[in-house]
Amino acid sequence: MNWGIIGTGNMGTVIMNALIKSNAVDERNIYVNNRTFLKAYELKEDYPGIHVLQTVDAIADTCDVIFLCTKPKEIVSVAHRLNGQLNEKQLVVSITSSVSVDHLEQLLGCQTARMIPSITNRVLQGTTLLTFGSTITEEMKQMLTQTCKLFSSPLEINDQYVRVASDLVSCGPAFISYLLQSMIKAAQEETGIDEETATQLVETMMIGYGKLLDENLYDLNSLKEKVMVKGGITGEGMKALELCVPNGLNEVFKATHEKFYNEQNHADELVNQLTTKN
Ligand SMILES: NC(=O)C1=CN([C@@H]2O[C@H](COP(=O)(O)OP(=O)(O)OC[C@H]3O[C@@H](n4cnc5c(N)ncnc54)[C@H](O)[C@@H]3O)[C@@H](O)[C@H]2O)C=CC1
Ligand SMILES: O=C(O)[C@@H]1CCC=N1
Repeated sequence: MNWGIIGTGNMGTVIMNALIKSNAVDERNIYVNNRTFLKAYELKEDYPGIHVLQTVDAIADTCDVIFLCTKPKEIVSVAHRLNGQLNEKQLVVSITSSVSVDHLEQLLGCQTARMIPSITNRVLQGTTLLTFGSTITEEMKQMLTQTCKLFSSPLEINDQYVRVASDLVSCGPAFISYLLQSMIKAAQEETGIDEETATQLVETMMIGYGKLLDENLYDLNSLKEKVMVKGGITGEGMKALELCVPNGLNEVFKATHEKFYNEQNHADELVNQLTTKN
């Protein structure tokens, strides 16, 4: 089976790495294409077996499964470009929340899915969020799910919750980085500790934190309770934290959803334009 990746930016590269590193796919069965050819070609330094194709048409000719890993607007135009070149045995996968399987089905006569990845898939961890189109075969569904299982915990997600789930799974690492950087900055401001030391302390703490969860020693709540000795110092810090954090976080989800609805409307309009022209 041949696997195609159109767009070898951050996420295209993460997906390629995850497929190879997890032994889900042999690198000789991976075909990539990028608008800037050289950027895709550079990936051969690490993975000499992959094939770099000059056009998306060549990807359509060669691949059984094709991941569309460009920005949302370009996902729609690349899908439109592939129209007429794919058959019902092939699968095209959107990796972004705002381009749905319905959008792909309006543009393409092949099987469709959406698989929202996370940067955590790079280390064969984290979740992938799956949604399947109406014409996908049971066999293809199983194949994609089993493949995702090799580098993540796949979860089939209802459209209603796809954005909030992406916020947690895919935006999460960026949000957590920001929160930790804010913690480092506050520590510096309040005590004068140098940034390098504070950063090192936070990073090693996070690695250990992930391992505690990974080894199922604690869940979020029991971990918090375990550290917060009754009447102790953590509790005092926690009281201050409880005053400044909670409400602000609601705004995060309001903001991502507003942007999501805009992007989704934009994708609707673009798909309508492209399909009524034909
Ligand atoms: N960055 C992340 O953590 C996540 C990103 N996503 C989604 O992944 C998609 C890609 O995001 P990034 O990888 O961060 O963006 P990026 O900008 O790093 O990569 C996009 C790549 O697509 C290429 N490209 C653009 N138009 C093209 C075309 N017509 N043909 C071939 N290649 C083309 C660009 O040259 C670039 O290399 C977005 O839709 C984003 O919403 C989803 C989950 C997580
Ligand atoms: O839905 C999306 O496409 C964005 C990218 C990172 C998380 N969500």
